[in-house]
Amino acid sequence: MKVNAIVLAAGSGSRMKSKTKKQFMTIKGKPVIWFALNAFQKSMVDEIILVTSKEDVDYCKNIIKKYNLTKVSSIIEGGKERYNSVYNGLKETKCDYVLIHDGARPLINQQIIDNCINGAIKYKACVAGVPVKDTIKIVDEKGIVIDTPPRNQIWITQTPQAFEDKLIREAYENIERSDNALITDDAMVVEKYGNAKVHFVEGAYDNIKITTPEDIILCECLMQNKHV
Ligand SMILES: Nc1ccn([C@@H]2O[C@H](COP(=O)(O)OP(=O)(O)OP(=O)(O)O)[C@@H](O)[C@H]2O)c(=O)n1
Ligand SMILES: C[C@](O)(CO)[C@H](O)COP(=O)(O)O
Repeated sequence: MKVNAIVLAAGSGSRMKSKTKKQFMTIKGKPVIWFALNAFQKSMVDEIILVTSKEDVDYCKNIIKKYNLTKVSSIIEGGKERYNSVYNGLKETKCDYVLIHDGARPLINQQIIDNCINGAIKYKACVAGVPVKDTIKIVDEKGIVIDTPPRNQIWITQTPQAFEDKLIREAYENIERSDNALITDDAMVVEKYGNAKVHFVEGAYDNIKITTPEDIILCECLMQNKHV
C-alpha cells in the first residue's frame, strides 16, 4: 500500500498582510512549512509532493536540503485557487491513498496523520476535524440572525483530508468540467463530484490554520509545551 501526501504552500496569504508569506514565516526558528513537512517525513507516508509558487521553488529546495526532508519527491507549481494547487499536486501523485494538507497548519501530529490514513482506508474519503464549542448562527447579509443550527451537527473542518487516490482524482477531473466556484476544501469536491460519503476523523483543537496575524502568536503559545 502506497500513501502519499500533498502539502500546499502556494497561497499568497493575503489575510496575514505580512511581507513574508505566512507559510515561510518563522516559528521557533523554523519556517512554518517545515513543521508539516517534518510531520509527514516522520510518518508512514511514502512520498511528499510539495506545491508552491514558481518564485518560491528555490527557497523550498533549500528548506528540503537543509532539513534533510528525504520524502519530498517533487516540488510543483501551484495554481490560482487552493483547488487548482491541489489538482496540480494530484497530477503528480500515483499511489493508493493520498493525504492533502495545508502547509499553513504546522500543529499537525502523528495521531492525526494515522487517523486520516485509517479513515481513508475504511471510508475512502475522510477529513480531520473537531466539533465546534461555540454556538454558531447563520446570518443574512445585514448581520441579522436567520437560524441557529444544532451545535452537535457542526464540525470545524481541518486538514489533512485523506482519500482513495482514484476517487479524489476522478472527483477533481469532474470539477474541471463544472462550475467550480466557492470550493474551499477537498471534501467539498468529493461531496459534489465524487463517489463516496465523506467521514470525519478526529483532528485536534490545536491543529489550527495560520490565517491572520494573531494565529502566529497563538501557534507559538500552543507549541510552547510540545516537542517538535
Ligand atoms: N492558490 C492556492 C491557495 C492556497 N494554497 C494553500 O492552501 C492552504 C490554505 O489556504 P489559505 O489559508 O486560504 O491560504 P492563502 O490562500 O495563502 O491565504 P489567503 O486566503 O489569506 O490569501 C495554505 O497552505 C496555502 O498556501 C495553495 O497552495 N494555493
Ligand atoms: C481546507 C481548509 O483548511 C479546511 O478548513 C479550508 O477550507 C481552507 O480554506 P481557505 O479559504 O483557503 O482558508
